[in-house]
Amino acid sequence: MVIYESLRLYTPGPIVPREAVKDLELGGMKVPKGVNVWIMLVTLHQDPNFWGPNVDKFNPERFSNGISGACKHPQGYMPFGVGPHTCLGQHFAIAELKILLTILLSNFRFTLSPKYRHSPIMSLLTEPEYGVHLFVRKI
Ligand code: HEM
Repeated sequence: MVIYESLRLYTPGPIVPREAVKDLELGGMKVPKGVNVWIMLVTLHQDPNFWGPNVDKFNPERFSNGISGACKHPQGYMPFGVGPHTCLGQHFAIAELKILLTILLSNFRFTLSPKYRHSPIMSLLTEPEYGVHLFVRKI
């Protein structure tokens, strides 16, 4: 749930691009061949119509009944993209994150340093603008 919520609020790859290979109509809008359509995952992942009013809050519990329990739209959550080009490494990535978090949290305690400034920015990837200043204590 913590991993799902982190991928929602701080989506690592915030944009999924697609190119129209022929003239088409998308949601009533004409899209000519060759036009690039950007699916803004961050916008989907922070739409209060899909997620409810507390969309800005980091709340892993929202996934307690799975993705369909957390998000009202079936395509409202796609941190690993969608369709035939969906992320090939998604299951590996989730397994890796679970193992890493387990190792880190069973060996260290983390607290935020007063230097920490919360400022996620969106470039090619979502990044912490001023880094992540933490105090790390061995347990
Ligand atoms: C938290 C970690 C990761 C996130 C959030 C992520 C996210 C994404 C996204 C959004 C796409 C584009 C999907 C689309 O266009 O619909 C993608 C593609 C891809 N990812 Fe990942 N990814 C992650 C980790 C990994 C890992 C660990 C691997 C390999 C071991 C991997 C391999 C790939 C490959 C090969 C593609 C291209 C698939 C294609 O174009 O057919 N990813 N990923």
